[in-house]
Amino acid sequence: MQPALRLVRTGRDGNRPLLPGPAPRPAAVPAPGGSPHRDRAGRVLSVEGLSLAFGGTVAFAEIDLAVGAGEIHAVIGPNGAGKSSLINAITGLYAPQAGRVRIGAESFARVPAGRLAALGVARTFQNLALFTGLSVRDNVLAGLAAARRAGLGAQILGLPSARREARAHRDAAEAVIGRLGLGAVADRPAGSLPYGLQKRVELGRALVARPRLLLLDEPMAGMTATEKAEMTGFIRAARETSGAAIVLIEHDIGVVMRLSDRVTVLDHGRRIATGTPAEVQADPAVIAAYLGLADGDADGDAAADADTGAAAA
Ligand SMILES: Nc1ncnc2c1ncn2[C@@H]1O[C@H](COP(=O)(O)OP(=O)(O)OP(=O)(O)O)[C@@H](O)[C@H]1O
Repeated sequence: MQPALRLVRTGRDGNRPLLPGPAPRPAAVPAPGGSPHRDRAGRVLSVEGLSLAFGGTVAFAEIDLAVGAGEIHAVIGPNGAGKSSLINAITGLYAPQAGRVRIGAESFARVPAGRLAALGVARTFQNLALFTGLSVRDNVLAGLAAARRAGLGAQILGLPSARREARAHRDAAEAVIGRLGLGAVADRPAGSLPYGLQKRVELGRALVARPRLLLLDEPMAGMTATEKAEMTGFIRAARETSGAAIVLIEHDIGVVMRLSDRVTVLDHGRRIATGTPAEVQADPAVIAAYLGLADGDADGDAAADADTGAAAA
């Protein structure tokens, strides 16, 4: 007899229903043409056949992923599925053994981490990676360090070009600080802020360079429901104002379903589904992965439960 299917648990966030009903989402911002940050098909990011193993441990294998300008694309999957490793490979921290990563018009076997800013890529990390002793403002400004053109000599001498650049960077940082509602804490050390605000500062540091591709590794981990709702709004606003392509790793499936245009699901390092949130939540392989069943065990009952969004406790 088939076990009763219970669509609960999404990972480390506890007994949250896996498949909440779909919520209306704003349409993706259409891709303007002619930018060197997109390929001819309008994709900002293409991952083709990417594989990575650590010794005998497969982090992920033969992953394909394409993300267009203005698209929010969630990558989900149970713990250890390979999500963070994939982002780390896309940003050049890890060297994949096979496959290619195409960012805009350029294709790489290993993405040059030192060129990320020039490629229009910014990211946040699963664990906070702020300069805790520096102010919020200086942390956000740090997101522009790679964009600095004026040499050290020009900065020390206070040449006009260096002063102009410093002013432009300060203005950009202030604008982001304002948009993220961080004005009241801009002079405070980042490490003194509550966790949810620190995650917001990290988003600000990534946004200030106006990336074409933004990779967010669990931006809402450890947040309260209110903080998650605020962060959801900030991510959506970032997409709408910048048209950036956003790759989002998130364990809260409710957030994923509300925020994403498309979803890719990994399980044990393999891509088992890609589609709209509605398509993915009805996919028997996805349901089976979250239930810990083998693919072959997923039957019509699972699909039927997914269709109705049933979440039997
Ligand atoms: N630096 C590393 N050295 C060795 N193994 C690693 C390393 N990074 C990841 N792995 C392994 O690769 C696999 C995928 O891990 P990864 O952290 O990418 O999964 P994840 O889906 O992001 O998990 P989580 O949701 O728990 O963050 C796991 O088996 C993990 O132990």
